[in-house]
Amino acid sequence: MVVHSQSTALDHCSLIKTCKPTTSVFNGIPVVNLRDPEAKTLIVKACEEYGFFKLVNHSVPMEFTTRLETEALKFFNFPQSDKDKAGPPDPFGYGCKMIGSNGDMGWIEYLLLNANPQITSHKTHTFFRENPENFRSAVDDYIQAVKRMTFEVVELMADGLKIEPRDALSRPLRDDKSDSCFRLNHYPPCPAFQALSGRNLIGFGEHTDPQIISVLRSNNTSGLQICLKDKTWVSVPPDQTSFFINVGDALQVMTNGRLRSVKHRY
Ligand SMILES: C=C1C[C@]23C[C@@]1(O)CC[C@H]2[C@@]12CC[C@H](O)[C@@](C)(C(=O)O1)[C@H]2[C@@H]3C(=O)O
Ligand SMILES: O=C(O)CCC(=O)C(=O)O
Ligand SMILES: [Fe+2]
Repeated sequence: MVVHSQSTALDHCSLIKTCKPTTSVFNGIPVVNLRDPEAKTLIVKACEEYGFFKLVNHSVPMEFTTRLETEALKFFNFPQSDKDKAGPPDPFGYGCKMIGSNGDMGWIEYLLLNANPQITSHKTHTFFRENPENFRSAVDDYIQAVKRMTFEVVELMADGLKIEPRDALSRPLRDDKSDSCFRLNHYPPCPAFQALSGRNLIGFGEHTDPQIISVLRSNNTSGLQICLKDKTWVSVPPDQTSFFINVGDALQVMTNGRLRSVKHRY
């Protein structure tokens, strides 16, 4: 009986990819202090080599991040039928296991929303109408603070690359019509699978982000992996007080390939 119930759980995720739990922890992720006078040079160096770096001493109050995490967990703890009311994703809204429109599957549930109040999809609008006001204010405060920090990072990049004017790269982000988005990812634990197979489930399969830049923040759980230039996958040590910045495809193109859009997965 016990074996039967476990194998049913495995059948359920037969289309979800797995990986060996042997990826090595990488301690060489560049760390940039946003207040360091050398920040612009260090950011460019990190983005050329890895397309990825950890940002410390940033301006986003921890209180915003904690409040957002609390509200997000409340949402993900709702009964499935309630969460499904915010789906299926179009691409905005609540999604579970199916990621994007090309059939990718992962051990994940997520909420994708517009980050720009001027460009709000029907799904984002409905979501906020039907969910507690606390959630909306936590999301708004967080987005506002992270955007401000991101503009600064991208302008430092332009300085470091000697691109003029210094808002040449950040202008599309600052634009009132910017289509920037905000994503909450939740990776539910699945210890039974791990115990039975000896493998790790892939939450969000390997991809590059199509945007200019992505700002990641996670709790103290490891899982994020990046692909180095030599094609090896390494695990990023978590740090819940910092942000991880990754270069997206658009920024790689805007810099003629000088900055590297990093392949990553979770
Ligand atoms: C599997 C996928 C989901 C995604 C499109 C993609 O094919 C690869 C990139 C994914 C991503 C990551 C950043 C954003 O959250 C997103 C909306 C985007 O533009 O690219 C998602 C896409 C998605 O969830 O639809
Ligand atoms: O959840 C993460 O840390 C990574 C997710 C990711 O790559 C994405 O949302 O594009
Ligand atoms: Fe990504």
